[in-house]
Amino acid sequence: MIAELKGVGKEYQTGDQTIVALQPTTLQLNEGELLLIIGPSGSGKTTLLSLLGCVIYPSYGDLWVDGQNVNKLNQSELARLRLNTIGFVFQNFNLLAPLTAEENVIMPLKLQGVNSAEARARTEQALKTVGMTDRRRNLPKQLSGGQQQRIAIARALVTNPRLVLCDEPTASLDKNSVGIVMQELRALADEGKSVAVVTHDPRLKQYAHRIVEVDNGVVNEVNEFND
Ligand SMILES: Nc1ncnc2c1ncn2[C@@H]1O[C@H](COP(=O)(O)OP(=O)(O)OP(=O)(O)O)[C@@H](O)[C@H]1O
Repeated sequence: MIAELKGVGKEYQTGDQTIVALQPTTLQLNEGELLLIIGPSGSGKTTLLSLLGCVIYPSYGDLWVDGQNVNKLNQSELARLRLNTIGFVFQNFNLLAPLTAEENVIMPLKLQGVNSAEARARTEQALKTVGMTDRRRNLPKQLSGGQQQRIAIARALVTNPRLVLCDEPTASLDKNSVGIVMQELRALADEGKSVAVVTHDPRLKQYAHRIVEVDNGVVNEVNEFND
């Protein structure tokens, strides 16, 4: 198991209002599975993903990621946990525009202080995994949306994270690229990583090992894969 929520809830205070973003939730995320997180807008999907990503603290309950009790970590310990354990993939790729594809991919290894020969070898391998070796010297703007997302996946992978978290990774892609990107994410899960994907798109269900639906802050396992 890579992550576990035990009665975890999240509330936000805005002025005198309390917004319940996530009701008490108990959920496990295992190695070797792609978990799809679906549900309507504002239901709490991103909140759930942000908790798994150690980006926010639970309001209550216990959250464990990679064997560590997130509740007890301070901000810099959380940052280290994110850098070493988690890869993030976003809807808008979040690549750095002035850097080439390979410079974007190598960035997390530089942050980790990995020596440059090893960093170059691992970058090469990550680019190969996503089939983008031949475009390594291109700037993001010279790549299609699908290609940029594959570079973003390579960047998420290069640190060999146990957990890969994706927020609407296919939302700005055409149909063909959706398939390519999802097959890559599925392959990562099949190789033993945990992959969690937030989406509005019911077509992604075919790539999931497991699906949970978030509705009004309540998380439920979905056993029926068809609409
Ligand atoms: N920082 C915040 N401060 C106050 N309220 C917040 C904050 N972040 C999220 N919320 C509220 O928590 C609820 C859940 O939001 P969340 O972003 O998790 O939903 P979502 O399912 O990801 O939505 P979408 O699909 O539209 O991205 C919403 O009512 C939202 O307005």
